[in-house]
Amino acid sequence: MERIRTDICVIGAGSGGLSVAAGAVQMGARVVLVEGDHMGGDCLNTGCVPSKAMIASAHVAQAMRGAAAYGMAAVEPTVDFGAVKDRVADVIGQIAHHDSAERFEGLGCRVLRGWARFTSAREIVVGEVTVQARRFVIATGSRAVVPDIPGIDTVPMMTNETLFQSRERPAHLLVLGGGPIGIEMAQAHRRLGCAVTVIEAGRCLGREDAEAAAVVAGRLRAEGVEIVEGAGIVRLRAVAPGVEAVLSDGRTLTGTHLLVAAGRQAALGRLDLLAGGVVHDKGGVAVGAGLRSVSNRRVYAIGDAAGKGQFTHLAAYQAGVVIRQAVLGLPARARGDHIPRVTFADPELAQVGPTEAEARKAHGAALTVARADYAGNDRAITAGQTEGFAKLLVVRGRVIGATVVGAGAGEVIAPLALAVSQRLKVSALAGVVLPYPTLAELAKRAAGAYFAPKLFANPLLRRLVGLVQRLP
Ligand SMILES: Cc1cc2nc3c(=O)[nH]c(=O)nc-3n(C[C@H](O)[C@H](O)[C@H](O)COP(=O)(O)OP(=O)(O)OC[C@H]3O[C@@H](n4cnc5c(N)ncnc54)[C@H](O)[C@@H]3O)c2cc1C
Ligand SMILES: NC(=O)c1ccc[n+]([C@@H]2O[C@H](COP(=O)([O-])OP(=O)(O)OC[C@H]3O[C@@H](n4cnc5c(N)ncnc54)[C@H](O)[C@@H]3O)[C@@H](O)[C@H]2O)c1
Repeated sequence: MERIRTDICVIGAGSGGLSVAAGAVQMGARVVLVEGDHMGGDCLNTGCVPSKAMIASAHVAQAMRGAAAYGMAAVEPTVDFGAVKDRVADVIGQIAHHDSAERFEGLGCRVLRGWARFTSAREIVVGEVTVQARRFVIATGSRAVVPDIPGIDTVPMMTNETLFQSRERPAHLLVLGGGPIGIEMAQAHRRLGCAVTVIEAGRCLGREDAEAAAVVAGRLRAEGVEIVEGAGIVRLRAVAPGVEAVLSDGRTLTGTHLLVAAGRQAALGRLDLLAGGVVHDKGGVAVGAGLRSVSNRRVYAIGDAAGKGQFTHLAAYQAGVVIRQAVLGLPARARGDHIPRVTFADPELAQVGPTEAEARKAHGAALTVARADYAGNDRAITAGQTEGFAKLLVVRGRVIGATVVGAGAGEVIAPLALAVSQRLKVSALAGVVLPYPTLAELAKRAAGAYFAPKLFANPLLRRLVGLVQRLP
């Protein structure tokens, strides 16, 4: 049995763990990085990267169908589903070196391949190696929740862990869950020639601004995705040609394949957290504001395992918070109010800070909503993408949140995320000079809309202007 003593031991080489390891080792700490499966974690192998690669293929297919609006003959694409999946694998391959064991060993980390488990509050075991560390960082990510529906183990079922490997085109995909995974994958499959039905117990994209979510759901429906809301699947049965789903409202649906996208749970099962004295619940490791375990001060948790949200950029942000404390010995607290998120459907839906409904609850009459529509943005008009809006949430002259739904919303949200994170005044956004014609001007236009009533219907200002104009 080999014994290693180190400064920082990072468990999980995904978005969060890799960020901690790279930062800590380059600042001079001794780092051990442990990974039981593929380097790169969910994001690279079974999450963000393959899903966005598939969405890119779906986008091309849809552009071909819509070509007539741009002066070309519309074409119904012949989709080679296997080739689409080959491209997905190729895209993963192009990024994989960045997350590879070789790269991290080159940076100076000791990389252990195997599953880590705690044997005491200060020690883990990985295969034949024992690691004692001054600090541990749990970055083990999450797994798809498979709901306990009678019959689910008898039907051909996929999760994000199997979806991207399958080269067979589902003739009719049933999608269980209308969250970001369900909606992104439903649209991509529809555009790539599958019949698709989404079954959502609540409302699609239920965490998002209702008006914005309705724009996305409307587009999916217009493209032929069937969306059933307010009804869950209560029973499943294997039938020819695949799956029969009985819904809570009594309806029966059939499809050839089932994708389960019903939420995720922290992947803590292999860690023996009891032995490590690390308290956790269903959401993840119980941590304080500094992401430190409430029960074992040697341990931090970040990313999906920490249960504060499930985004790659959140995991990377949290990595910085841990590095400050565990590597530099400085105090740090993780904020949660400035983390943006994007659902990469077409149109995209981007959010930072609270939604309008959440802000209204928290701030009541102090909240002002200013908006700008894509239909009034010259770049959107030239591109023929005029559906959507940007909504700015302002309290006492400062931007506290924003929603953007429309083409490129994930890019348009960038200056708004800066405004929220820096607690900028609306005037800073209204005053910035942006290149014309860009979609980003929507953010500035919404900020301008906040001032418009104050400037253009202001009797005092009109009197002042009148006086100035009488000056010689
Ligand atoms: C289909 C899909 C699409 C997504 N799209 C986006 C997106 O567009 N944008 C976005 O921001 N987020 C997206 N996400 C979410 C994003 O992938 C996760 O939030 C992110 O990967 C979390 O990073 P992490 O470091 O917490 O975990 P992961 O990246 O999952 O890494 C955890 C690693 O820990 C390893 N591990 C687990 N237990 C052990 C153990 N005991 N010992 C050793 N190793 C262990 C795992 O094998 C894994 O490699 C998507 C997720 C899915 C499923
Ligand atoms: N673009 C992105 O950033 C992106 C993309 C994909 C995933 N993610 C991350 O991964 C997380 C997980 O995504 P997700 O879509 O799996 O989960 P989710 O929790 O966001 O959505 C799951 C949906 O499934 C529904 N549901 C659950 N059980 C059901 C049942 N039995 N019948 C019908 N509906 C049911 C829920 O009501 C919910 O709306 C996201 O919340 C997000 O943080 C991010």
